[in-house]
Amino acid sequence: MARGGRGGGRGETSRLDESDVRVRPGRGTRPRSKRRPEHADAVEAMVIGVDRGRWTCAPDEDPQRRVVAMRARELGRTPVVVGDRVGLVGDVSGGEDALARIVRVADRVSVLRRTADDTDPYERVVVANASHLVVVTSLADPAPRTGFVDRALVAAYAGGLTPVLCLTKADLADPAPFAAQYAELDLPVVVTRAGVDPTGLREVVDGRVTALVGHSGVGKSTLVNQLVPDADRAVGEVSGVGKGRHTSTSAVALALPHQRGWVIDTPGVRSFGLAHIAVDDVVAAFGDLAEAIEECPRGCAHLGPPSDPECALDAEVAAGRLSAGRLEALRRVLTALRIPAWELT
Ligand SMILES: Nc1nc2c(ncn2[C@@H]2O[C@H](COP(=O)(O)OP(=O)(O)OP(=O)(O)O)[C@@H](O)[C@H]2O)c(=O)[nH]1
Ligand SMILES: [Zn+2]
Repeated sequence: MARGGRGGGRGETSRLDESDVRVRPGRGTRPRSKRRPEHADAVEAMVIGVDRGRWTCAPDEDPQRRVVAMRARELGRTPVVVGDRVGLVGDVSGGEDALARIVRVADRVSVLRRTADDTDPYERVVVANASHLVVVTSLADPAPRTGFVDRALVAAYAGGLTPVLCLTKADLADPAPFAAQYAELDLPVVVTRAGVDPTGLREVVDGRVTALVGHSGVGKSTLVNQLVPDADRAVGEVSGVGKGRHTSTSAVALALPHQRGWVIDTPGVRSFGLAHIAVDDVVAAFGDLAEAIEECPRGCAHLGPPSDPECALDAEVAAGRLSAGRLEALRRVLTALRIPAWELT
């Protein structure tokens, strides 16, 4: 089945989101409210945790405060996920039994989707509005997997997030060979090792909303604990809304010290929904190549010969405008769109 291609058009991105919240990948514009502000007095807030019909929100004017909310009927079926910018009315005091109502959700500037699982046939947006996606991979124990990284990169590029590769456990193996595979993609790479402060990662997350993904055992929790003092307590507060249950499968936003942004941990995200991603949306994330593929034949998957013999990206290499190594790296990532998730995860 042809995925993406020109017929699959970039304009479909918004329709493919399961909500009617419009998505404009890659644009850094301020989220605009989708609905006319009937509730002019609504408190602006960010969703930081979701648990069984209750959304924990951090109001902009006091991000330390926690307001638990339910969704207002008028929202219809609009999904509300961690990172969403919302308007709250009702009891926004944040008191023990206080319950506010979410009356609007702003347009999203980015979306991270996860793949459907056995109990849930739909792809879901798990994180909204993160500017960066840190893909955490250990260099050893467990061994790094290009398949996982490539799929995460595709999900980031298509969803409007800037990917960053974080290679952990550099005390166990040399990061250079694995990092070399991604060098041509201009992908920022940070390396961490046991017993050393993750300075590079601190710089990445500073002042931003950053999502972290990674397989079990790669050291993601170790990093989250270094970035967010008291992370365990914060996770418990946010994900155990009302009943004190610790939910280990949903995303939670954790405040960085001194109001220097948020990291969103995604314990349940092990694979990414790529099924509906248009290949051109991924290529478009590489600014220098978006124009070149205008010359490709309709339906070109940009993989080159033999499947796409007329791909214009080969002409770019021939003309000296694109390095062969960069094209090869891009094509390896694009190939992730053709491999089903279950073969990799
Ligand atoms: N050698 C070495 N071990 C590390 C490093 N970072 C984490 N570990 C160890 O790797 C194991 C897994 O680390 P976690 O931080 O729990 O990994 P995780 O990715 O959060 O895994 P889950 O909690 O299963 O999702 C633990 O035993 C850590 O002590 C590192 O830089 N070097
Ligand atoms: Zn092409």
